[in-house]
Amino acid sequence: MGIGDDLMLFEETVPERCRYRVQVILPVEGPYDYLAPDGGDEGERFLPLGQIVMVPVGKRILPGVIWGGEPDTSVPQAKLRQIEAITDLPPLKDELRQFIEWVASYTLFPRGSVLKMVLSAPQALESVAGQKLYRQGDTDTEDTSFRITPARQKVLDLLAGSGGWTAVELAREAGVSGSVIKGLEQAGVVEGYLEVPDFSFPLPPSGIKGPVLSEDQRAAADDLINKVRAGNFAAVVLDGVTGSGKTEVYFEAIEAALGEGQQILVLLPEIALSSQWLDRFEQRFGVRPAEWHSELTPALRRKTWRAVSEGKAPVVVGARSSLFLPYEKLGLIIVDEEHEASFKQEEGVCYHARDMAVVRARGCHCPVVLASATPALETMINVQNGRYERLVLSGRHGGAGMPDVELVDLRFDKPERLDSGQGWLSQALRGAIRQTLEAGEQAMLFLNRRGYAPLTLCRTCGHRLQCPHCTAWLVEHRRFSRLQCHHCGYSTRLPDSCPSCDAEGSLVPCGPGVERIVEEAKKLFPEARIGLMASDTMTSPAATREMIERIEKREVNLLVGTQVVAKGYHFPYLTLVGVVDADLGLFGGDLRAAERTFQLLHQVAGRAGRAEHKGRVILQTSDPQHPVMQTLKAGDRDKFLEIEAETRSRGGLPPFGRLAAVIVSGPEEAELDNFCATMARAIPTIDGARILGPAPAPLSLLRGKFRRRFLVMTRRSVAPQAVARSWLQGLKSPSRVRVVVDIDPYSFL
Ligand SMILES: Nc1ncnc2c1ncn2[C@@H]1O[C@H](COP(=O)(O)OP(=O)(O)OP(=O)(O)O)[C@@H](O)[C@H]1O
Ligand SMILES: [Zn+2]
Repeated sequence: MGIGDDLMLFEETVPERCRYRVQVILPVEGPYDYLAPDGGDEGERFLPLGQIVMVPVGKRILPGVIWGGEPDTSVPQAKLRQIEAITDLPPLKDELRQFIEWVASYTLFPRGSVLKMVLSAPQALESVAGQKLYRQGDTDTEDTSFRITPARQKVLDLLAGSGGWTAVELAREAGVSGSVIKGLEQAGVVEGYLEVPDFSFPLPPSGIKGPVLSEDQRAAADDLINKVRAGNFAAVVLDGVTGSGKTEVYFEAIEAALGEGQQILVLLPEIALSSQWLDRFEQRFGVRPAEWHSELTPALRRKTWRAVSEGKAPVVVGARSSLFLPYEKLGLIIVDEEHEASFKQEEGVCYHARDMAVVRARGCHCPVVLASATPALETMINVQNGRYERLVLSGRHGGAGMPDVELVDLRFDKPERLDSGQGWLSQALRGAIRQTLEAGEQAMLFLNRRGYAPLTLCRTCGHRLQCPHCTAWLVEHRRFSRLQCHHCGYSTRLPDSCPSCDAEGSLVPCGPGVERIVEEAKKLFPEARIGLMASDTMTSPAATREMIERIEKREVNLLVGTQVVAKGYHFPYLTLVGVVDADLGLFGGDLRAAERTFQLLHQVAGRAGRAEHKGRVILQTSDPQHPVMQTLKAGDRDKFLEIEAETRSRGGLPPFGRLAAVIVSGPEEAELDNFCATMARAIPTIDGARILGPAPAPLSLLRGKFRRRFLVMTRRSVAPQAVARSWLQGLKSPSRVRVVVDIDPYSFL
């Protein structure tokens, strides 16, 4: 009997158990109070802040984290539930808990939802059971009845060769039953032991040298290395034209951080498409980094999460979600292509990974590098006002020049019709492709539209084929003979007759997608070796890798692609880039339409002439006077940024003012509009803020839900969070209506 039990006899009360505040991974603000777990014989165990535990919530057992704050002691102990289990993981660090709180209060999402992004590998939370393996034991057994049979001898022979077998493997290889192994173990001649799996990624060997850097590359690298060693927060924009060696420069910073024993996070847009980057990393550092993205197997997710939390994953390369991993000692964050819109998450918690990377770096007291050839206007304004530093790489490495950019005015150089259908390539572009192929070089045609045709309409009645669940045309994918909705994934066979007027054979495709450009190119250049790259043809990292290899080996000499080809690829023989429709991104109500078009086209253009051969870029446009086209032609990025800054500052748009989008959706249009009217009546008057709406969203029907939008616009000095909070706080939406706040929205659909 312990002392505690003695006391109980006298007092006849249950001793007061320790109480803990536990933040669970539900969409709640939390935390909730729980009692310390039953300690058994060992007594109660003290649980530190950040400890990951399992707790009962309703009928479920969910992961949670010991959070700060005082438990509510007025609640009687009998009413509280117990912590169910304690995981064997290291506690979440203060830095990460503060980051979670910061993100929650900035995005207005509940803390539990943000925590859920951190505990995103449920497998990793299970305790690690070792695996039982067998090796040779003591050959002098004390068991006198023990005899070596032929079956037993086979097992012993195998183990004499090497240990480390599982029972199943051993029995199979020796051709014996499991009881033979058990008998040997009982006699002690075979020894069983537990092996805990090794959750770690290799540390790059030190001393592998990168290329000799040019003068300005060296200066930039040294600056970053000093910052890494100093171990202070700094936000640095690494600004250099495509092919200037930004990657080589930040590799040097990674090497320095490794030398300091720190972990490094590299955020890449669309990680699954970055096989070339991973190969390059391996060439430079001798090992592969840990990857983090949605396509990892559960086993690899578990291994990676554990390794990161134990400091055994030196370099992590990932999509935006890797920002929420529990690093043990994060010493450097790189955000490559920092201007990319795909860093903005719009499902679940809405956050911008680039901006949150800066916040996380501040919490970790480490530098964050934002690399881009076309930094976002937001980023450049942060440089101007001194919040970010800027390092510049002025020219392409090895003296390769920037490509010449020519504009083709589609109103005058109209693409000719081919024998069997429309054409999309102008005479000028056709001529340039021919020349390039004849010179033994490679050409690329860029069109940011998947599929064959973006719209199918009936020649007889004008009916357009639309998605039944969304405000969107169905896109024809001829390779699969199907029509697809690019918003909800709805897919159907191409009908033989018009669903509206029944006319047979009257449906015609309108406009081009990449598949249609491939068709035209095949007719024009029958001898060309054409390759197609779009997100739906690159279905796996392996498929991407294979295509990249075919291009590198020049098995492909005419590449047709969507924006997936724009990303970071380096093809030395690619000298011509043709943009089929340069105006495509300029339409729609997106405040960043011009900026995005500029960035994308600049990036695509940057694929041309990266080695010794001069590059040439042809932009087909119907609006050659547009500032985007003019500044691209002049190669004057800063001029573009200047014009763009002026336009936005006049409209009070970001980064000169701030925005929050409020999207209200529901299955019933009348109920939705009713609630939107209630919301509109509740709009408060706040100095420096305006709330516009409700307006039907451009995608007013999405996945069967109706959608309306409000827009909160504030002066720079007013936080849209506070405005949205004070407006929405008292409003209770009907159960089927959802209200989502998107701070700093990037999509206006
Ligand atoms: N100092 C150097 N010595 C040798 N090769 C170099 C050097 N700097 C850059 N390179 C090579 O030049 C090419 C372009 O460099 P890198 O990819 O680092 O540029 P980048 O600025 O990151 O390009 P992008 O913006 O297009 O991704 C690469 O093949 C790289 O290996
Ligand atoms: Zn749809």
